[in-house]
Amino acid sequence: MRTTQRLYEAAHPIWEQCHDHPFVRGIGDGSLDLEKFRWFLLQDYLYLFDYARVFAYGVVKARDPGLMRTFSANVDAILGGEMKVHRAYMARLGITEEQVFSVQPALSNLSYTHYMLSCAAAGGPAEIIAAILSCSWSYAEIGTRLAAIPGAADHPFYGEWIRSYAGEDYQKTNDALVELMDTLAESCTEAEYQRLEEIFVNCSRYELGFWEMAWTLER
Ligand SMILES: Cc1ncc(CO)c(N)n1
Repeated sequence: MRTTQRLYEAAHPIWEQCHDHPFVRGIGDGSLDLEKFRWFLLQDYLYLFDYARVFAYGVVKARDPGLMRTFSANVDAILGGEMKVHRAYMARLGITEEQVFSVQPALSNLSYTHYMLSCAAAGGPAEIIAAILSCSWSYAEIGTRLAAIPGAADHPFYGEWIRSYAGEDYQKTNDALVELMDTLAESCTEAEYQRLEEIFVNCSRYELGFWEMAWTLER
């Protein structure tokens, strides 16, 4: 079985809870309270800086120049690509970048990013991709599932969010990360695999916690 298939199955029950979460459902049916989305957006913007830093660890740790370029391209894709969608929503909601930086990260957010950063600091490229993958992959799956709901991707406010994660650019970037995980784990021992699974499942738990943080407006 492919490594990523094993990882997927290990995290599957948690991912289903993410799909069923009222915040995610609310984006899908357009009923999500704007205040909750606003809080999510602020927290997620802060989150993405650290998420980019996790990839930056990969730039530092990669020994292979091709892999180094891949990590670097992902840093760029987050800072210049994914965050562009956030900045567009911030503009619609009248939020400046300065205002975001005056917001304190919720503990569920801070704990998540610091867990990823510590995995990246202690590990190598495989651990770094394991820490990144549940974020990237679960959003790719959420985007695809939400886009399949009739009318959801055309929603005047939440449609843009759905279209960006369901869109070809995001999906392709995620597919490449899934493939990279399989490549990096090709020759790992069972004990090394178990460490990757531990990271992947823990990050999935943090993902669920992030939706809950936004839903409850956790400060
Ligand atoms: C919390 C979180 N997880 C994953 C993604 C996808 O990159 C995101 N933007 N935010």
